[in-house]
Amino acid sequence: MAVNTGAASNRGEPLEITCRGLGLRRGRKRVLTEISCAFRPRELTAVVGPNGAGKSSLLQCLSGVLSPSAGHIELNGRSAKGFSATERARLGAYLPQSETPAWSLGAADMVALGLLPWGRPRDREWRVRQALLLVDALDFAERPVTQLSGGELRRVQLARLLVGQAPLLIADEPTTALDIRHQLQLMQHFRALADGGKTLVLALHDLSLAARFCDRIVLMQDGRLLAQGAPREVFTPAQIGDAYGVSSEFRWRDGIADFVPLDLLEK
Ligand SMILES: Nc1ncnc2c1ncn2[C@@H]1O[C@H](COP(=O)(O)OP(=O)(O)OP(=O)(O)O)[C@@H](O)[C@H]1O
Repeated sequence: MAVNTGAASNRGEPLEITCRGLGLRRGRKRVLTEISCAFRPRELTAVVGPNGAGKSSLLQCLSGVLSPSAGHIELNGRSAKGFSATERARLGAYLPQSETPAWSLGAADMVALGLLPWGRPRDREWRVRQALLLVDALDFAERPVTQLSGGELRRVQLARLLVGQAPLLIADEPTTALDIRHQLQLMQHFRALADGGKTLVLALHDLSLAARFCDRIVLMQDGRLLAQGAPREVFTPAQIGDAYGVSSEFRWRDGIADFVPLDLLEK
């Protein structure tokens, strides 16, 4: 499938992103080893695993923030190296795990930064407003981001992720800092975006949310893929035990998953 990188024409065009034998070194440490997996249109994938497993590093490679030291990434079958930074930004939007605002930008202006890869669209104000509405942040649209609570700031950053037209959305711990209502609202919106044809990759620590909303789980440990597949295939007590060192149970009720960590396992 050809990738069309024209600003208007990539609106809604499906995007598959594939990692082949990906490796990454950071300083002296090898943080990703032999990662091979694909993230497809209409799929909501959760990348999960313990602290330091390499989730953020993988997402940074997918978004183009970091260049892998081994293997390669393809966008609809074409090497990611062949795309300019602007082309990649139009194809994939990325929300980092955390960022502290360096200056007191207004919330709406921060959201508008998500439209920069498309220049200055005529409907910019309407788009920014819609994105703020999606995350319940219209009330503080004009406030400086330095004066928002942690969860309010996160919602503004999420609006910046959602405001553009990229077919691929990559979000690192998007639900962290959100209250339960806004977590649910956001995950429902991500689900709807995937159902509408987008490709979504989320790093998540909440395994109940991951199991309930995501089609696919990528379970990482020590920079490697421990398992990938549907939630019920990946979230077995044995695999959770191997990855996290805890015994656990998943309770499913009407499609809603409830993950219960039970006890620490001997390492
Ligand atoms: N800038 C860096 N320089 C060197 N090593 C790094 C750097 N950033 C991360 N690492 C190391 O890379 C490994 C993977 O880190 P990464 O942030 O990808 O993990 P993670 O799975 O996202 O963890 P968490 O759940 O804690 O956010 C860790 O061992 C970490 O110490």
